[in-house]
Amino acid sequence: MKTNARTVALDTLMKVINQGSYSNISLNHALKAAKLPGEESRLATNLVYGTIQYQLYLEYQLKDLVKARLREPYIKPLLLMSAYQIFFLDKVPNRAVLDEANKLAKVYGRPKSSGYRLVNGILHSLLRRGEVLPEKDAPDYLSVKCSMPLWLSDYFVANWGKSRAEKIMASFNSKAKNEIRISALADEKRVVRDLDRAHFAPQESPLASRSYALSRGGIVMTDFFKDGEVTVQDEAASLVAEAFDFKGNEQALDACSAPGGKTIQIAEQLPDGQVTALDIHEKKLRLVKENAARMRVADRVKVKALDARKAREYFSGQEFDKILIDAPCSGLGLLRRKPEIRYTKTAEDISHLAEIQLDILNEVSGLLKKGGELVYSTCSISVEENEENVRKFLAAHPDFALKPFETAKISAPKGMLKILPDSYNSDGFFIAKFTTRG
Ligand SMILES: C[S@@+](CC[C@H](N)C(=O)[O-])C[C@H]1O[C@@H](n2cnc3c(N)ncnc32)[C@H](O)[C@@H]1O
Repeated sequence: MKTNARTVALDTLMKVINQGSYSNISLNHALKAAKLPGEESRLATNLVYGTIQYQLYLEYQLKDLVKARLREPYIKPLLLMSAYQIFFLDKVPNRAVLDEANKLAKVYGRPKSSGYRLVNGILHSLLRRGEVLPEKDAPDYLSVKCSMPLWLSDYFVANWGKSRAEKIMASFNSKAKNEIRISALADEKRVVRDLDRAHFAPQESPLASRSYALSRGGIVMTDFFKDGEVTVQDEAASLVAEAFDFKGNEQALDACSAPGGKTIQIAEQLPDGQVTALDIHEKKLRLVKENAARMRVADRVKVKALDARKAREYFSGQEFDKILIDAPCSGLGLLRRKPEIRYTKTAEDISHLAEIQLDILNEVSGLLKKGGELVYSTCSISVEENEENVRKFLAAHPDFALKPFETAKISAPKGMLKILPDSYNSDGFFIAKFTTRG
């Protein structure tokens, strides 16, 4: 069988579902090796992300129909991928889903295996029976409908009420935008015009400056990206650096910097300053350097491998005018781009990460000059990692206060901003800005 969208998707899903590999890394490897044409590559991506996003829902659809143990490793991923197409891909006729599943089962099955009959039988039964859901008032109704583990759907409901929680979860199940940011060193109007000519149809972000949604992927293969005119960054992530008021000559610290998206953005604002980029993982700093070089700001970026919780052992005192702590977090705002997070993260992970974040905040804040600006951000929408940490930090540091901020398109009059994914169809993000009192 020739390599195609479905073989690439099935290979990737087998790795993610059976071996716990990361979907984005496995899919990128498989797509690179397969060199599929654009449409096939988009279908493979849709099959992988859609199947993982809806895995819990799809397992619920299949559970009463799977009577035997699924011994061969391809069967479960193939059933899920086929069920995803049946329920969510209107453009693929059910007949084609069955035919393709049959072909794949014959290729991926062991010699003389009758697995393809099992797959065929289950998918026929699924088509006959259709969708099943728990009763509307059952505790797991939203969990199954939105394909979120019960603890997580309960968490969203507890924080935002049933109706908003359902919107948030639906938004996490929608397709992520192809979002880019145009470098502050490039001529925005000219780049937008050229992107348009190259059929990327850029749509301006309602949230962040110089951010645009493109109508198709593939920007990283172009000269726009290679020459550092654009970088790939979600609009909510782009907003973080906009919370600072830069003069251009400051010393900045990016305490958790890799792979460097926000380091670069800060460096773009500092023609006469410098940004020191820390990360606990020395290896990841290579990415910061590469990205800084590609985006033409290498001379404004200095990297240092360091655990930010020990920052004061390395730096002598209040050295920095601007500090960013884009903390390691649960990634609860990124469920759209990293769909498997919902099944792997736990409530305990959130509490544990919140403690690390607070330790970093407590330590690194000691490096801020009087009157300087400290921005704390996470790509999580949990309360513990965000508002709760802000409250604990302020209680322990009466010399700090939240500082209202205004970006080109958004204002945060109380100094805190939480972007929920359904508001702008972006990633979920939290931003808090502090300064010292007096
Ligand atoms: C959310 S990511 C940062 C993303 C980055 N700011 C960007 O915009 O590209 C968090 C980073 O913090 C790093 N990290 C985790 N624990 C750390 C610690 N104790 N000190 C410094 N960096 C840490 C991780 O390795 C990871 O690269």
